[in-house]
Amino acid sequence: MDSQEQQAEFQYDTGGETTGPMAGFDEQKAREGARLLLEAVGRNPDEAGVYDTWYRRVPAMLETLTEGTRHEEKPVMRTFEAETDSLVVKTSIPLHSMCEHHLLPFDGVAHVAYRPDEEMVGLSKLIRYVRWQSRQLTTQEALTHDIATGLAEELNAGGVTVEVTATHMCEVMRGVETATETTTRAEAGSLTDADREQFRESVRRHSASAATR
Ligand SMILES: Nc1nc2c(ncn2[C@@H]2O[C@H](COP(=O)(O)OP(=O)(O)OP(=O)(O)O)[C@@H](O)[C@H]2O)c(=O)[nH]1
Ligand SMILES: [Zn+2]
Repeated sequence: MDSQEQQAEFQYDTGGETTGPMAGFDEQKAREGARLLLEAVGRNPDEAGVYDTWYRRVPAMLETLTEGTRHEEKPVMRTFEAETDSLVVKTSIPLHSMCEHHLLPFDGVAHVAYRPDEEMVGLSKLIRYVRWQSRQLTTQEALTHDIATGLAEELNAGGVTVEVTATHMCEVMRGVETATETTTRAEAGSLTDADREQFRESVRRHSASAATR
């Protein structure tokens, strides 16, 4: 099949709407891909039940779940003058991301700590930042690293440490078909042994109290 024939196969009725590419996200390609995937699994993409799936829902879902690759979607990390230089620890931030190997979700929690230098950030921004970074196709290791280095830069922090524990649907629903937890850690900037111990203690205390809930 030559490339012209291949292109012809991608044509379909757009209902008269203009579908120009969005900044950093190609809606047209997402539609073509989703349509082809339906065909690959033996579904007729023009059936009423799945027409909107490839035409609207999957592209919109992908646009949302890749927000973390677009800087303009980053939450505003408003900072204010630091009132402490000791570690700020936030435990059990919900985390939902997508593995770049199988395009399936991995879900879990992130524990995040930073030592302010001259600036502090609103606590909710730590949650928003983890959510934003998670919205990309990635690996758990790379995501953990990205959260640590990204936060260190955003907050001009003395140091940042991040621990992520997650379960990968690609290991649960297919492949080894086993549900396990994976834990990854990353650090950026400079932390003292006392900072690390305080972080570990907070995570331990949090996990112990979560287990009795
Ligand atoms: N290191 C790492 N591996 C991951 C992550 N998400 C999924 N994987 C692994 O990616 C690997 C892909 O392995 P491959 O052998 O290339 O692909 P596969 O044949 O689908 O592998 P199986 O999952 O073992 O069936 C699997 O071992 C997954 O467990 C992640 O975030 N980090
Ligand atoms: Zn995977």
